[in-house]
Amino acid sequence: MVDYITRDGVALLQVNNPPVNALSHNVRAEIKNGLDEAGQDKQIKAIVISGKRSFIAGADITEFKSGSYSEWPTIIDLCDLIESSGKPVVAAIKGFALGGGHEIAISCHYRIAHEKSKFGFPEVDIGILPAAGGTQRFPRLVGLEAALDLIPSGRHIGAAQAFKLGIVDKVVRGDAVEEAVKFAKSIAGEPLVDRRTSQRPVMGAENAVSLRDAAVKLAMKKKKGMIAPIHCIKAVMGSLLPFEQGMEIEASEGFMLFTSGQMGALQYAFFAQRAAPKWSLPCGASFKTVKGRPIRNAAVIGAGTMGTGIAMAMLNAGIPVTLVEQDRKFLDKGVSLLKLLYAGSVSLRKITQDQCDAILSKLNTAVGYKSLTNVDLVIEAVYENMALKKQIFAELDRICPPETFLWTNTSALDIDEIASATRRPDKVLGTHFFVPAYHMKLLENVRGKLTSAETVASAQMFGTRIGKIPVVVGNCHGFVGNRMLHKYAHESDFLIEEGCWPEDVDMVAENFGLPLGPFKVRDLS
Ligand SMILES: C/C=C(\C)C(=O)SCCNC(=O)CCNC(=O)[C@H](O)C(C)(C)COP(=O)(O)OP(=O)(O)OC[C@H]1O[C@@H](n2cnc3c(N)ncnc32)[C@H](O)[C@@H]1OP(=O)(O)O
Repeated sequence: MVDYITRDGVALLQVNNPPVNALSHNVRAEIKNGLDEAGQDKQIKAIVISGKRSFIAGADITEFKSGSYSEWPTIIDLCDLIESSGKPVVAAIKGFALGGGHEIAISCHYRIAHEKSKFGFPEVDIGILPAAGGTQRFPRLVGLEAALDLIPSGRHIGAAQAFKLGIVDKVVRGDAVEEAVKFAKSIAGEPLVDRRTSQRPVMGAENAVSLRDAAVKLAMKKKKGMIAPIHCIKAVMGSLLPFEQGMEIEASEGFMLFTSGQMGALQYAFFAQRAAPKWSLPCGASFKTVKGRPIRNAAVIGAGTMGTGIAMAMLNAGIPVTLVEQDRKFLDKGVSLLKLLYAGSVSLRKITQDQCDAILSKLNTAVGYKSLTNVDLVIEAVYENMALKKQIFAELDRICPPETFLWTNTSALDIDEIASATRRPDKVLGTHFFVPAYHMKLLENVRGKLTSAETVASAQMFGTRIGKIPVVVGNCHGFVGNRMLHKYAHESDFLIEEGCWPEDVDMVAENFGLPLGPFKVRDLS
């Protein structure tokens, strides 16, 4: 789990715990053993900590439930051991240094990072805080303002920004481990006193109150309904006290989160999101046995809200799309909407004008279906009318090559009945996107009675490629998402009957953490 390699007076501790080098109990124990061995060996003058493929993605999240997260040596113990080492410890970072991995890195005396490496404290998104001294060491390294930005937001940053903020000492293009070993040799024997992060003062302390108030305001806007960001901010503010007292504040703020229902729910969601794309069918086929066909180009039928949203999701992933309508007027309206949305992204600086132009160069338009003779996939996204959908599918079946997938965006209609209008029911599947389709992560891939495993595999692969969390569901009225939403919508309607205003209901739902209240969602549909 941790390889111990010696190189010309340098001990290299290389973490090898796939898939992400999480700091499971065994890994922590072996890092500690390595540090002890290197400390005792008179030949060793410096230590490098690295990861085999990537650095370290943090604590092993499964251990929060099992309890072994707090077994000795904890990540706190390791950070203290590293920082207090009499021999210099250098972190060689490639890939991810996240959460506890980031905390280990900032406890080292020096950090050498590959230019593509990523840094962050994603704990907030799993309902906790960087509880291994991260809320205390990080502000001492980068200042209060940057710590109050990065810890409550959970945002990842790249190596260039990490260098600017003072997180890393050197960014390299080549092998970060080789560079770190070379560097470690060069600084062996130098004094370490100003390299111990916990001993530094916090920059920006004079503006503490205004920085804290701004951070709280931003967290309440960006992470509505979440309790962790506020506890993160309180813990970071504790860094203005002496280190040991700050650590106590971190522990007490952390305790409230570690015992909260939100932590359990967010960590459940973390693993559920990763489990969802892994499908299996009653016949035994699964993501392990059946490969999907990649989608090289696609067409979307219908240029309304759903059709344009789906087209955008594909264009954003670099898939060339033909947007199809029966009437030039509707097509032009859809294209204008799409261009307006991209112009909005440019003005919000989410993409550059050049990126916008490159994306839009992959958009084609057509009136009628005649040109669809060379597409891998058609997604029909007209309004919910069975007769119309069947008519469209019969026509597509005549025009498109036999291997073209024909998928329907529907929130409730019977996939088998739609498939019956074609001679290729094995290639028909329901894709239930949620509004706005270019943004919402969930994609229900609805399997009909005759949908083939290859079609399911392709739809799941396609969903992941366009940045969705694809879930295979069965063909029944409302599938899974709308069955749940149905109850929620009913309760919202009852509240209106009882005298509440729609905006009040929306406000309560949004304060709870939903991005949009139920009535705003309906306004969009
Ligand atoms: C106190 C708290 C402290 C000190 C902490 O450190 S809390 C943990 C902080 N770190 C994180 O929250 C990182 C979580 N992981 C990720 O963000 C991503 O996995 C990644 C960016 C590191 C890599 O992304 P990607 O390549 O897309 O891979 P997956 O997300 O699909 O993950 C692959 C499998 O690894 C499992 N995983 C990931 N991180 C952890 C973890 N920290 N602990 C345990 N397991 C982890 C993930 O569930 C996937 O498992 P499978 O689905 O393949 O079984």
